[in-house]
Amino acid sequence: MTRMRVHELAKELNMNNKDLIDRILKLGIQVKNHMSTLTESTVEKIRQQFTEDKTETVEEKRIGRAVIRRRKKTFEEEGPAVEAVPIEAAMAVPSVQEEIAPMVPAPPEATATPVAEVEPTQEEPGEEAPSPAPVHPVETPLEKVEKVEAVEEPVHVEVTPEPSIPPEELPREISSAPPTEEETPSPAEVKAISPEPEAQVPPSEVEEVKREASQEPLEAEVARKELEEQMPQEQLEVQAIPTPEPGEEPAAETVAGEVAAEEEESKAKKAKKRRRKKSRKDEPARIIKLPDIIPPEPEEEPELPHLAPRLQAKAVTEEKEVKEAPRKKRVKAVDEVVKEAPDRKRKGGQRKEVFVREDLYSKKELAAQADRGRPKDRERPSVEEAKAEPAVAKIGRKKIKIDEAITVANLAKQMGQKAGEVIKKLLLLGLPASINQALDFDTAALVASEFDFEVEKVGFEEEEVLQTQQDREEDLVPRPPVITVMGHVDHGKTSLLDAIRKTNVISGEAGGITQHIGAYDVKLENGHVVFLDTPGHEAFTAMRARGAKVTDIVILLVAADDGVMQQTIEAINHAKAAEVPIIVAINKIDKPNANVEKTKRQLAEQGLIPSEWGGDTTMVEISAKKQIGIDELLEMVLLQAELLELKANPNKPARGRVIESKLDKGRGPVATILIQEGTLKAGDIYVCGVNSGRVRNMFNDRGKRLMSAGPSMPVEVLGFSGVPNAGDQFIVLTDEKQAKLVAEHRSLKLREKELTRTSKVTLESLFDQIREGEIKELNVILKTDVHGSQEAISDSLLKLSTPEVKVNIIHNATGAITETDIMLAAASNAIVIGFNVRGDSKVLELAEQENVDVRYYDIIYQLLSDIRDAMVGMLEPVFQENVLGRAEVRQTFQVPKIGMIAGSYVLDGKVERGAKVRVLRDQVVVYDGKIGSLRRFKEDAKEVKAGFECGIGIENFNDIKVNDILEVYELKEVKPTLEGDSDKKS
Ligand SMILES: Nc1nc2c(ncn2[C@@H]2O[C@H](COP(=O)(O)OP(=O)(O)OP(=O)(O)O)[C@@H](O)[C@H]2O)c(=O)[nH]1
Repeated sequence: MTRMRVHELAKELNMNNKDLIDRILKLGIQVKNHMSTLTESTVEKIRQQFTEDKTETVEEKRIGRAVIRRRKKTFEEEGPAVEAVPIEAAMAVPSVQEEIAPMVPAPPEATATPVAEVEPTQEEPGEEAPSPAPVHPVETPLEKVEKVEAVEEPVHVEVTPEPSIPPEELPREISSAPPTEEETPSPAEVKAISPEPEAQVPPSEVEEVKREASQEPLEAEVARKELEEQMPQEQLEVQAIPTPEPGEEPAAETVAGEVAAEEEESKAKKAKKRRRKKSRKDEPARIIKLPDIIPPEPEEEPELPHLAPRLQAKAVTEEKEVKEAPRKKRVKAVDEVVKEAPDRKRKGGQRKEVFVREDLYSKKELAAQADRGRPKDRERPSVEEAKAEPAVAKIGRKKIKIDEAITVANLAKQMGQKAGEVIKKLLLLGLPASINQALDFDTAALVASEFDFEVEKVGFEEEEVLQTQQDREEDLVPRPPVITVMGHVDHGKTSLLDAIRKTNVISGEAGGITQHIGAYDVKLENGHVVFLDTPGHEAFTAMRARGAKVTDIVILLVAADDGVMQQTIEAINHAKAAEVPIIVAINKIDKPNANVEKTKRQLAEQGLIPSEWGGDTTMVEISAKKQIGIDELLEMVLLQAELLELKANPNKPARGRVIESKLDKGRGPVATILIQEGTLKAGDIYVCGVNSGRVRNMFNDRGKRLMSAGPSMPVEVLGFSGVPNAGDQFIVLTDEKQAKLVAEHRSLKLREKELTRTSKVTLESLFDQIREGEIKELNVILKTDVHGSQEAISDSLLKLSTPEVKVNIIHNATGAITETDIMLAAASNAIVIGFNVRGDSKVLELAEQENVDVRYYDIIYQLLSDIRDAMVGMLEPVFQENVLGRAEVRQTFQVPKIGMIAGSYVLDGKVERGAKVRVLRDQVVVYDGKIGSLRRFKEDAKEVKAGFECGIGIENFNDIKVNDILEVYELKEVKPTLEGDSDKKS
């Protein structure tokens, strides 16, 4: 066995002594200096080690500005002889060198003495050096260190950038990719940070590696950011190279290729994880639609504080309806709601009004709703069943107050319904009605119940308020007779009244008669006589038509020179119809051509037989002009009054009738009242027609202010709320409120009545109503641009009024035509006149809908002309009779199944089949009808002219007798004209 010294081996290995000594020491072989001897085995070991080390290539790669990574070292030359290593040292610090030491042949000669001291224990010359330590096949302590470091650098791993391009393409400086096979840190490299600083890696290198470890993330971060800026995210992610994940065991001991492959694989997996994580992190947050969260049903209904109770109720109900599907039991929903409500109340502890559907909908609507969800074959609940349903609180159920009558429009308004709905309900009830038609209480109640309204009758019995006690006989005292003078025109009515006033006014009365109030109180020696200065029998009848029977005695004035005339006869008939006694005054007896006897005969022909002729009619011959017979006439009047026993009770509140009325510019509404019973006092409260008031002032016919007035006294009364109508009853009441109530009640009734009358008609049908004899009125709503034209047009329109047609301006204002105007016109059957004003499209639409005639004008003349024409259209058509001919009945024939046929001879004119015929028997019309058949020689003829014989059959008349005259005539309609036309023309 050859021994070698250290310097010899150094020389052999081409190293300096110091380096060799260091390496030998690293191999665990103790040498002291270059002179130490090495045994042959030690030398061999060192040589082998150095040979292996020669093959390692130390690669330094700069992977950062301050980071250098060394990968492998390769010893090119043979290492120096390995010194003997003490066993203890070898055992204590196992190393790679130690592991491979057994394989290193011992140097031929061991030199170092101290080593020699050790050597005998370690190896014997000629013997193979024993393996100092068992070689761990998988893991070495150094590997453990590396693993620990890897674990302890999670940040490094975590932040390792994932370049989207292959690392080899990246600049080295920014490549943070895990090292390739060559770059993969070897255990030796990791050793640099091992806990043994005395190892081969100097402290400076260790620091460098540490810096590398700490700086790499920064570098990687920079690189990552640069790459992200350069490349799309997807590409970045796809090309990302996996980096090792902490906790995973790197296969360091395996063959480099396998290790690298495994590392690649594991890194790929880890990168994939990170990619997922990163992609989650970098991706914009996606909006994920979560499943609908059904909130738990609240224990109580939410409050709806801002809703009106009705709406709130509806909302609650509707919500409930939604919850209560299916709707098979919809009808029961009402009850369910009601039943559940108390529970909820308890839960919430809150008070709440619960409106059920029944409160909000009509029964029919509820039923209709119920039907929708009910099978058709299922029978509806009967009325009894419906009634049997548990009663629910009718909260909010409204009451409407109805008088004796109410119009459809008013009813709808009170119920908050559309008029059309009410009309529809009426139709369903079989009661067709228009919007302005008045309904009686029962009908109104029926319809209102359809809308779930209760109806209350608020109308009071007027009679109860106005009732008066029957007068006792002892309370009655004689009262003056009330006289009406009638007669033909110009027969002397005015003259007679003047004569009576002049001759019978108690002399000395100041002023005499200064004021014409339509009635005269004439004081006679034997009493009073009241004369009514009425325009004629028309006014008399009109008064009577209003129920005003005020006249006790009629003085029929007949001019002796003129005799009985047409109006005389009419007056007689009117007086007879009124059952008023007549005193005849034959006037103008002073005239030379006066023929009293003839006049009496004519009167007798009219049924007024003079008393001197045995009749019961008092006839007085007078001359109003000459004041002849006036006293006698008045005496006869008083005598007649006595016979009539005219009495009244003066000791009670007054009652009377309006004789005439007017609106005085200075004094307001003024009326002449004829007191019929009781005594009227100043300050009395009264109701008169639709007006009420208090007697502010009272005057007699001479203009004298009165404090009281008894029965039959005509007085002029001031203090009316409005102008009353002639014939209105005047009733004094003790309570002003009652007076007003009665007036309002009457006003309402009058309005309803008028609306009822006019509601059925359009402008066309209005004419038919006029023909039926109703009062003719043309209601006008006048809208003008300025007040001046309003007055002018209004006055002109009123002047168009005639006895036939009265113009009634129901509304008169300035400004545009509004929808309200249209509705008023629709309710009152009025036409709307716009003078220089218009209505907008809505107004016109409504007018068309309501069939209201709206007329626009800008010339007053044109306006008046049109209205005049409209009024003419409203006049009754005048039919002029045109006699076609006359035939005399010469023979009669009874024809079976046809009736009596008159064999006639046409005297004059012609007889036409189908024409009107009047049967005259002794100049008396016995029948008025129509010719049903006309034959000549057994053949039907259309007409037969004078001089020919023919057979005439009269429809529905068989009582034809020989010598009857058949007057054949026709009626031709003449265009109506207004009364004033003829006067103006003449
Ligand atoms: N000779 C004479 N003339 C009389 C007499 N009474 C009236 N007249 C005249 O008859 C005319 C008509 O008399 P009125 O008193 O106006 O007759 P009236 O009925 O009031 O006439 P109307 O108001 O038009 O209805 C007048 O010219 C009177 O002068 C009379 O007794 N003798």
